[in-house]
Amino acid sequence: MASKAITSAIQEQQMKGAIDQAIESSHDRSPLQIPKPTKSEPAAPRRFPESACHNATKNTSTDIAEQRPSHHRKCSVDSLPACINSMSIHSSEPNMHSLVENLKDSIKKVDTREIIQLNGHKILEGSGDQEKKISEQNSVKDSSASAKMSDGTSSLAKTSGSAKISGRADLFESGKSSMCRASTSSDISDESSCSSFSSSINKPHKANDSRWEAIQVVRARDGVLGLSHFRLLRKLGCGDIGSVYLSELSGTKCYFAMKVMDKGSLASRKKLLRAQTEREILQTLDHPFLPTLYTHFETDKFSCLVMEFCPGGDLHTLRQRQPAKHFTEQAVKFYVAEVLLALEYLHMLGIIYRDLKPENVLVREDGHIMLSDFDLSLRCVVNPTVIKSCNPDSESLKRNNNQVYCVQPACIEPSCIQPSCVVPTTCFGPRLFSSKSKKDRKPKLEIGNQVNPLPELVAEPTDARSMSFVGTHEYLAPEIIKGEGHGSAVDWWTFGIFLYELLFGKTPFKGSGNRATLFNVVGQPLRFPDSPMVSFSARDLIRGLLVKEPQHRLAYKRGATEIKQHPFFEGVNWALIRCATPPEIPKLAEIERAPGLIARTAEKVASGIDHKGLETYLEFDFF
Ligand SMILES: Nc1ncnc2c1ncn2[C@@H]1O[C@H](COP(=O)(O)OP(=O)(O)OP(=O)(O)O)[C@@H](O)[C@H]1O
Repeated sequence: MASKAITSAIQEQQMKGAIDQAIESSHDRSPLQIPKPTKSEPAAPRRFPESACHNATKNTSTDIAEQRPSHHRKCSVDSLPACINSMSIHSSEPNMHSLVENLKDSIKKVDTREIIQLNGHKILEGSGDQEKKISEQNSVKDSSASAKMSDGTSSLAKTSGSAKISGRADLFESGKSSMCRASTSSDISDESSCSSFSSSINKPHKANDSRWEAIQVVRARDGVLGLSHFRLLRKLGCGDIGSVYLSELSGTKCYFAMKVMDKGSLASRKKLLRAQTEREILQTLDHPFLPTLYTHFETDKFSCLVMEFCPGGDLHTLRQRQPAKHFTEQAVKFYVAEVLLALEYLHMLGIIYRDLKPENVLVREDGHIMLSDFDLSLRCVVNPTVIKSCNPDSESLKRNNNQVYCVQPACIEPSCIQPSCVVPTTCFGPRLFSSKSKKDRKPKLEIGNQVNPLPELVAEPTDARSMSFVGTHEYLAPEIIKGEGHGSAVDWWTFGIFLYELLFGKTPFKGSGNRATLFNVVGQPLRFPDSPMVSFSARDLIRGLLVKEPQHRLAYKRGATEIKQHPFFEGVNWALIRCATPPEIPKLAEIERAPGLIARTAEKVASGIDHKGLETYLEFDFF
């Protein structure tokens, strides 16, 4: 008891400096914004200015059962990042070689202009007063491999000055042009002119996508896509850096979610880099549970991202509609399994998501999920490594266990996905959750992957380190709050909170205010409510994930693979989960709902292809 009290007193003391100045946001789910540390104050608790959190516009979506405006507030601070991965291919399997190469290609597309290396230091140059030179002594000591990363919150670097650009960064010069950034004089910078983004060839999940084809038809006809090609039907919501509209590619009945960001507003609020980070990450993604960015273009005033529209709303809203405001365990299993695959893929690309919460998990037309919102993500470069681990006891796995993570590329390999295009989801429904009785089940090692044992891939940014104070209070990992530096394990902590919230209808450490919440996250033990009744395996998984010390947390060593093998997911067919029957499929009426004022306004403007008029409308809409 005494030692517990002492520990708690020490903890409290350590936290005081940090939390005393943490933002007491008026909204409980507000992401935080804390100044990044300077070189002279590397990992000490930081001082958090009260004014640091930006009040963003509230969601205007009409179908939100219980408004949580806080999730539309996004605050973040630049970080101290470092990412080291010493990876190589251990497998002789040609398929896996090419998979790894594909992944590496994808990784290259993450623009690393921002990454400058200088004698073991990485310099992330942000905008204005946020420029920092950051030491990464702690993280480089274990590895000789070069690794480059950027924090989503301070991603743009200058390529001049005294710093050297790493050799690898040269590779990104081509990527730079492939980003196809709008010239300031041009009105529109459609991706159609970008080789890396001009077809679905690099994005196999876009094959057979009618929206993609519709866009290509317009491109072939008009050259480039712009605002005038779209009818804005209604506002779906508002984030910190822009508003999202349901829009139709005129005359095609193809619907998209268009995120419109006011460039002037982004610049004045120093959010240009966040917007750029989000766009660059979106351009890189090609995964069934992550957004497809169909195109982006710019006008004088606006930067527009055209993404897949999710008519099912977000999981927070959907949870509010459930009896007792929580999902059934079966439904939770489905949603968190899909989120897990999305996180696994992101980690393979060297992207630490950092903002998992139900509000950011959208429900697509087919009831499957789509993880959205990447402007707080942290990017680094990883080199995925196949370790050929059909046999989990393999020597190579043992050898690499301490340095790398293993992930199964279940949803990455296109061949794993293809059947869904031709087979109705219900055909695979029963295979998602095994119906076998306990005694029929095979021993654990054999059911780890029921389809065929898949080779395991090493691709976890284990050594990435950031000092950013980003996230949402209730979802913040203890190491973020304590300012100890954090890596990919924060995504596994938030995964635990997410699982808890979906099951119990609330988060585990929520206090009376944000300050209390932060103290609880760091100092309070995990407790489960008496009701609803939740299985032992679910609680066990949560316990494993919500371990305060990241190095003892489940998935710290081997990433998503560790979580997939937990009994909670027993029977989940990871390779075919995309073909499973979702708990709920959104009604089509969502799309066809009376469009309202925006539709009329936009139609009036768009009917004359009055591009300037549409801009005027958006301008009016913004302020
Ligand atoms: N693809 C989409 N389909 C349907 N609705 C979407 C889509 N993307 C965003 N939305 C809606 O628009 C809202 C605003 O999204 P947006 O990503 O701009 O803000 P956010 O999630 O609050 O994050 P941020 O503040 O970082 O911008 C979301 O809360 C969601 O309701």
